[in-house]
Amino acid sequence: MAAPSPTTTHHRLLLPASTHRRAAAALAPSALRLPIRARTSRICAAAAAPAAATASPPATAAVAVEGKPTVLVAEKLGAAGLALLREFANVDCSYGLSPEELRAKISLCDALIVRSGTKVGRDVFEASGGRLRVVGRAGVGIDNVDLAAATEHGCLVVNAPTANTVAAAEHGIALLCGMARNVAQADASLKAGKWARNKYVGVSLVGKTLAILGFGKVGSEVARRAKGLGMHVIAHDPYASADRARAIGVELVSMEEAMTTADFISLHMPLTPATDKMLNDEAFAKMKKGVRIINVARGGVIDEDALVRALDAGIVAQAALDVFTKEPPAADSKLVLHENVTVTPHLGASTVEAQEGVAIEIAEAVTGALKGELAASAVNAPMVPAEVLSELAPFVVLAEKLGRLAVQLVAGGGGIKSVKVTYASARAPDDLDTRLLRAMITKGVIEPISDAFVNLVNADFTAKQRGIRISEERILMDGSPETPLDYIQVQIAHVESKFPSAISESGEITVEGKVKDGVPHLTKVGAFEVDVSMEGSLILCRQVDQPGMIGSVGSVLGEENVNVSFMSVGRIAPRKRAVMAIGVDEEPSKATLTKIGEIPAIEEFVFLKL
Ligand SMILES: NC(=O)c1ccc[n+]([C@@H]2O[C@H](COP(=O)([O-])OP(=O)(O)OC[C@H]3O[C@@H](n4cnc5c(N)ncnc54)[C@H](O)[C@@H]3O)[C@@H](O)[C@H]2O)c1
Ligand SMILES: O=C(O)[C@H](O)COP(=O)(O)O
Repeated sequence: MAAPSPTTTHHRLLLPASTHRRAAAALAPSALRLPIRARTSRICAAAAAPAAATASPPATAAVAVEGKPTVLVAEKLGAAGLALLREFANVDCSYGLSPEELRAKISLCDALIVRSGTKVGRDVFEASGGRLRVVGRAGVGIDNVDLAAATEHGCLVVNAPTANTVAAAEHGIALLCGMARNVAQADASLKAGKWARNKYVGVSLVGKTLAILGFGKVGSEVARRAKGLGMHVIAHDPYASADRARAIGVELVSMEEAMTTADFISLHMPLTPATDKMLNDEAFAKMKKGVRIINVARGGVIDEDALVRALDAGIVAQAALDVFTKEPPAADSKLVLHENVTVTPHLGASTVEAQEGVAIEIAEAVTGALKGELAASAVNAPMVPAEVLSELAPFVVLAEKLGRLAVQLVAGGGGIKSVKVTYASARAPDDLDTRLLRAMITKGVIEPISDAFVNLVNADFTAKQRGIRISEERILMDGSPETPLDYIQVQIAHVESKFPSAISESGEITVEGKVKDGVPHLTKVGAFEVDVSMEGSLILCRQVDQPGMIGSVGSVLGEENVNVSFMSVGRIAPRKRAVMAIGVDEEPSKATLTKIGEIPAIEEFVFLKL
């Protein structure tokens, strides 16, 4: 084996293209499953009947089935999605809850499903008392969910990112065409008994420049359709791929160019701190006089007062808006009532097809997450494809056990500031996804010393909150890259150990492990090489290496009927110091442990729960 060459990698949370949920379910380590707690809520049996868009909670109620998770559906969801949810969970459809009613109910729910009409703020996560494990957003935009609060509470947020794309794009095109030809205004005028053919002369689309801001799923579908209408389409999106744009025949341009050259501007970016009021006085001032704006993204991306000013000044000739900063907008909203503005009440995703699709997409994501699968549409957790998960499963168990073991070796358990994890692997650094391993080591380190519940969602947050820095290092080994990892080492620096032999020459508590035949093994403690399967509990003894030690300890344990599963001795040199690792199936009594400590050659010992 060549000398290992250390490489350091920094890991960010990334979303993969896909994941096979069923395989993941079978393999997801139980420690990562989202726990389902005791349930006592009452559920609405009438939920099956798809009622009016926002109905009051159905009148009929049935007692929730014990042992099943409870899913609160707070906004109307398609029947196929509800049917899927009911196969697995108690479903409580309570539409139109006030914030107080939502807070009152949420502590009885394992999952909550909303559309854009329900604000899921920090207050909701706090009121859940830790029971809420999943928030499903039946749609794309997650600006109504406080992601930071969800993450802090270990609550997974999933959305339905694809099922309403076409509906939103079609609505954008409907608004574009309707606005250009004054369809809404002309319709209202004719119904009011007028025949105003001269008043509603429109503008043509062919040959005009359409700037798309936000060239994601909806933006690119709008682009395709606008190309079909003969428009010249440009797009601004700092994160979009030029190749994808080129494939659709769209030129990616700067924000400046989009602002100054467009005849029509269609908005398709999410509402984030960076896009908040992106179209403001300054932006309108740059636009071509007579520009027309379409917004099916979020109201907040436009400074609505600035838009009214731009309309009044004639900079913006017309606007067609599906979304508003406050929904519903005030009845006397100048913007909504403006004669050059066409409005719809957030209907972008509202087609029969899209709503059925979204309902199924979110029901699958929520039930998958409640089953412990790593949902493909998770918004606040790293996603690991099923094949990677399958490969890593035994290493994930090893990682948690090493973290749990290392922290129990710290004298007093507290004061941990930094944990260093080293992954030794023959794989290239970018061919090994360590996010799961890192989360599980964090879980192993934090849970024994606190009452925190740590999962994949909140591992990084919880570590940071406790001032624990988890750093990762890669050692590139020679050998076959078929096995993802050769060993994992966990080190805790700047602490004292209750088992001083666990401190390596460089001064850190050090434990190392490998997976052998699918079973995690402890292979090193401090400088001592051992080999003990990490099941049950473990006794570590440091002794003078001499004959009869295994027998002495074994017989003390035997007297109390404690079954020894594994024994391994690691020594520096014959007849010098040795560390004996003893795996036990049962927890020995204090008296038995005291007897072990009294064996003359034993200099240190510690009992550890794995
Ligand atoms: N009106 C509706 O009913 C309706 C329906 C669906 C989606 N939406 C809204 O549309 C948004 C887009 O949906 P999507 O499915 O296309 O999402 P998406 O994530 O596929 O696309 C969003 C795009 O915006 C880009 N973006 C981010 N910041 C930007 C910035 N500062 N400037 C320009 N582009 C930026 C991203 O890079 C991404 O490509 C959603 O977030 C949602 O708010 C509304
Ligand atoms: O972000 C979305 O998916 C759309 O805005 C749709 O929202 P809705 O689910 O409230 O219709």
